[in-house]
Amino acid sequence: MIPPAALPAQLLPSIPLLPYNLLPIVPSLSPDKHKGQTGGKLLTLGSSPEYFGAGMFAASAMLRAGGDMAHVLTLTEAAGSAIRANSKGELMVFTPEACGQQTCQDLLSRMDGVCVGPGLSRSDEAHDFASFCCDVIAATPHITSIVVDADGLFAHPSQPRPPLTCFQNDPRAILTPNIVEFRRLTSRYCPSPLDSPSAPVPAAASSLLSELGVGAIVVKGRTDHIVTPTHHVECAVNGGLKRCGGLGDVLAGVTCLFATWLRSFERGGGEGGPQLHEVLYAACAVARESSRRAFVRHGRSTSAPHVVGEVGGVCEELFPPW
Ligand SMILES: NC(=O)C1=CN([C@@H]2O[C@H](COP(=O)(O)OP(=O)(O)OC[C@H]3O[C@@H](n4cnc5c(N)ncnc54)[C@H](OP(=O)(O)O)[C@@H]3O)[C@@H](O)[C@H]2O)[C@@H](O)CC1
Ligand SMILES: Nc1ncnc2c1ncn2[C@@H]1O[C@H](COP(=O)(O)OP(=O)(O)OP(=O)(O)O)[C@@H](O)[C@H]1O
Repeated sequence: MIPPAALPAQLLPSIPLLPYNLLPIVPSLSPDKHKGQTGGKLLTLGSSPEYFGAGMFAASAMLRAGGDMAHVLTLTEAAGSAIRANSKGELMVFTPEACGQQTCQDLLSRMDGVCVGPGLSRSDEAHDFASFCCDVIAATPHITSIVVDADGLFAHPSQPRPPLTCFQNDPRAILTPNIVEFRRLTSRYCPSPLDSPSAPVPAAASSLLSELGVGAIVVKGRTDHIVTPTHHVECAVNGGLKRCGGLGDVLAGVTCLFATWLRSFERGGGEGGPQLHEVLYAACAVARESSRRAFVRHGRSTSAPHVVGEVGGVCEELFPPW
């Protein structure tokens, strides 16, 4: 643990962490509600034997930030078994191998929010399965938010129908690319000169947003750029100094949860709540503050599970449980 007095400015907590009021959309906790009714039913579609951790981190982050039920849907039993063995039973894990395609389809149609892509891999088999699931997701109005991240964003010209195309012109979709994924997407979908690697991120992200017709794009990096059809905001809250793998998965999970809360509030007729860009800013701020706290505690040994472990404490301070 780095003693507080020794922290350099770039590791101090950002105060306030949130310039926006998220409380109107945070579900109230009550003994009258049953499971799924407070934090929501969430699912991550992804993970593969090589990258099983990614889907697990996203799903765990959903749960730690306040979700009620977090599922992982993954193609192979090899990945599913690895997640079951490593998640202390807090995640519900489904695979078509173990439970059949129909059960997977039924499961998807009961979700409130889904995150597509962490650890999915780019194999043809994984993408075929993801495309089948994304068709179900796209056709299920009950699902209010769809985060597309990592390999869910991969759209090679040789692929006839990458998963992302299921969500074109779907305002529920929120893309969370890292800078490499973002440049790949702009070079495929944006008109030049915005497809150039040196094009400014906000302008290129706005162009990508309208080309794809999605609800928002969050471009991650030293500064996160959040772009919706009406707003562009930047989140530069201090994070940790170690860029271990899995931090983007944490952000994807928290983003999916907060966007689901916003949509549930709006569908319930709520008024005076935050706007989408403010909710996405909150997700970035929570992910970055969690990585800062993990780094202050663990320094160079910080890894993604440490960051997941901080998410609950950060959210508890922002949204007290009563
Ligand atoms: N524990 C797990 O299971 C985890 C699994 N994960 C899963 O791994 C899968 C592949 O993801 P990926 O990002 O490594 O692959 P891809 O986009 O091909 O990158 C290729 C090359 O681009 C660069 N590069 C990458 N990111 C960059 C950045 N932010 N800023 C700058 N450069 C960057 C870098 O190039 P290099 O530095 O090596 O030259 C990299 O080698 C995906 O499913 C993901 O979810 C992760 O979630 C982590 C935890
Ligand atoms: N220089 C930085 N300073 C602070 N936070 C950062 C920095 N770069 C990235 N982040 C944060 O780290 C998280 C992951 O961003 P990154 O660009 O590494 O995504 P990723 O490559 O998709 O991650 P993953 O390893 O999960 O695949 C985001 O929350 C982002 O805000």
